[in-house]
Amino acid sequence: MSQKIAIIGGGNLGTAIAQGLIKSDFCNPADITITKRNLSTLKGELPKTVKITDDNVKAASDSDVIILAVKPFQVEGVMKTIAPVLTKKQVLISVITGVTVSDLKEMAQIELPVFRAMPNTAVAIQESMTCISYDNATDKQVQTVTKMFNTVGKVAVIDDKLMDAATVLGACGTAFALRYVRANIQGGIEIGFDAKTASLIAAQTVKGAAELLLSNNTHPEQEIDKVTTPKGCTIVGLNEMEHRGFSSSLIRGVITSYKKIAKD
Ligand SMILES: NC(=O)C1=CN([C@@H]2O[C@H](COP(=O)(O)OP(=O)(O)OC[C@H]3O[C@@H](n4cnc5c(N)ncnc54)[C@H](OP(=O)(O)O)[C@@H]3O)[C@@H](O)[C@H]2O)C=CC1
Ligand SMILES: O=C(O)[C@@H]1CCC=N1
Repeated sequence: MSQKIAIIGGGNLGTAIAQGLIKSDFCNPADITITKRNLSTLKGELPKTVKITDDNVKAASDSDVIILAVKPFQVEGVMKTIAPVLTKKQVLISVITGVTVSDLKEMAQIELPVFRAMPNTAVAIQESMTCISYDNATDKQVQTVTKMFNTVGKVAVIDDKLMDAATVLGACGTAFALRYVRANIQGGIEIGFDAKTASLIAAQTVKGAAELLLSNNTHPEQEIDKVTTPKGCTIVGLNEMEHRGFSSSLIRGVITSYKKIAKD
C-alpha cells in the first residue's frame, strides 16, 4: 500500500516536493496532504486530488511520512501542535534550514526516525540535488527516504554537521547559478540577441556545462581547458572576469550564506 505523505508548509519548496513526487510516480496525488494556514495563497500547479488543509494535526496523524517545510522560525510552533500525534511508526523529514536532527528529536518528544533532507526547487522537475542526514532509522527507512529523493534528482547521504553547507551549496546554489545565467542574458542582449533567444542560449549552455561534469565525472577546469583556445576569445573573457573578482565574489557569497545560517 502506498505511503501517505503530509507536507507541513505548502510554500515554494513544499509544493515543489509534491510536484516532483507526483511527476516521478513515487506516490499518488491522493496520498499527499499539503498544509498551510492561508489556503488561498497555495503556489504551483497541483492535481485536484492532492489534499490541501490548514489542519496540521490531522495531516500529521493521518500520514506515514511527515515532511516539515515551514520557515525555520515557524518549526517550534508547528512541532508543538503535531508532537502529541506522532508515533514511532512514522518517519519525520525536515527540509528546514538550520534545524538539526537533534533539535527535531527534542521537539518530537518520542524516538521516531528523523531525517533532514536538503533539496532545491529543481525538485519540481526531478532535477534536484538533495543531501540527506538522519538518526534512529532502520536501513529500510533510509532506503525509502533515499528512494523518495532519488526519484526527484540526485542524492548524497551526509553527516548532519554538513547540512548547513549542503543548504548553501545545494539549495541556495540554485539561485547563485540562476544569477550567473541572468548576467549572461544581460550580456547576450548587449551583444545583439533578443531576451528570449539570449535566455535559451544562456540556460542551455549552463545545463550542458553541468551535464559535462556529471557525465564525464571531470573537474570544471578540465572542461574549461577544452574551450579556451590559445589566444582565443574565451580566455580573454574569463581572465577579465577573474580580474574583476568573478570566482572570489562567488566564494564570498557562499561563505556569507553559510555564516547567515549559523547566525540565525
Ligand atoms: N525554497 C528553497 O529553495 C529551499 C527552502 N528550504 C527551506 O524550506 C523551508 C520552506 O522554504 P520556502 O518554501 O522557500 O518558504 P515559503 O515561505 O515559501 O513556505 C513556507 C510555507 O509554510 C507555510 N506555513 C507557515 N506556517 C505554517 C503553519 N503553522 N502551518 C502550516 N503551514 C505553515 C506558509 O504558508 P502560510 O503562511 O499560508 O501558512 C508557506 O507556504 C524553509 O525552512 C527553507 O529554509 C530548504 C531548501 C531549499
Ligand atoms: O534562502 C533560504 O533561506 C532557503 C534555504 C535555501 C534556499 N532557500
